[in-house]
Amino acid sequence: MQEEHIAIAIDGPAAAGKSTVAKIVAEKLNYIYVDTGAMYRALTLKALNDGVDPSDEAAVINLLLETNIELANDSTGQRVILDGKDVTEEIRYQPVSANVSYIAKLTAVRQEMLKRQRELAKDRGVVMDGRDIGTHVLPGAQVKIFLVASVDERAKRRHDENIAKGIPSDLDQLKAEIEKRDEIDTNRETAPLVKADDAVELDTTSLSIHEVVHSILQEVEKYKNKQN
Ligand SMILES: Nc1ncnc2c1ncn2[C@@H]1O[C@H](COP(=O)(O)OP(=O)(O)OP(=O)(O)O)[C@@H](O)[C@H]1O
Ligand SMILES: Nc1ccn([C@@H]2O[C@H](COP(=O)(O)O)[C@@H](O)[C@H]2O)c(=O)n1
Repeated sequence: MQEEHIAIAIDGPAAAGKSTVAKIVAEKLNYIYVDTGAMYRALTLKALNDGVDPSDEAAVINLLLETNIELANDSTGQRVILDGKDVTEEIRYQPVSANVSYIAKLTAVRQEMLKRQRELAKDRGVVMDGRDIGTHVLPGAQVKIFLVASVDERAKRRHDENIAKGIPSDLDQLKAEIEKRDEIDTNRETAPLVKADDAVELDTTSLSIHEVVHSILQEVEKYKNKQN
């Protein structure tokens, strides 16, 4: 019998570890990995480069409709290609992080992103991470995880990551930026950051990456065993 390919939705606040574990889980299951935050970040980068006001919904949706965003998986992880140019590193820079949640709260933008994200997930095993995957993008996902960690731990992890990459980093500024993004993402009208009723919440504050991956794979096993 052919093995069932399922959808795994991983949501949660900024820097909770979603993309790190989503990538590993996808690799282990031989599924595709989709980082939906990267799509909002790519659009934000383009808006900033083109001088488009992130709160001008008509201008931003027009921009998105003429924008091609590709997520390409390779041995280094996921590359983000914006209109043919690799912007994987650039979309992580501070100005993008500081503006992305303003763009992501625009209803028209979310509707278009949802369409594109569902298309990416169609007919295949997928691990998708973001803020509204279990609630809106893939409400029928067979496994839903809501990852959380204390804001101090999340800021510290991101700070350590920056230092390791040689990126200048200020812990207090990072914490404030993470809190601000969480606040906008949680309080927006359209598809806010919230745990789906049927998601399993994992607090990773004192868990290792390996332990988080293990817990998610256990949820996948539980789902598969229920089917047999
Ligand atoms: N359980 C963990 N223990 C320790 N460090 C972790 C853990 N999970 C993730 N990290 C580290 O925390 C940092 C942030 O993780 P990651 O980028 O995966 O978060 P994210 O939720 O995808 O963030 P964002 O929402 O900003 O895209 C990375 O440096 C990652 O290696
Ligand atoms: N499904 C999603 C994913 C992301 N966002 C917005 O993008 C921002 C950046 O996402 P990261 O995962 O790279 O941190 C995030 O803060 C949200 O504003 C979203 O709205 N929905």
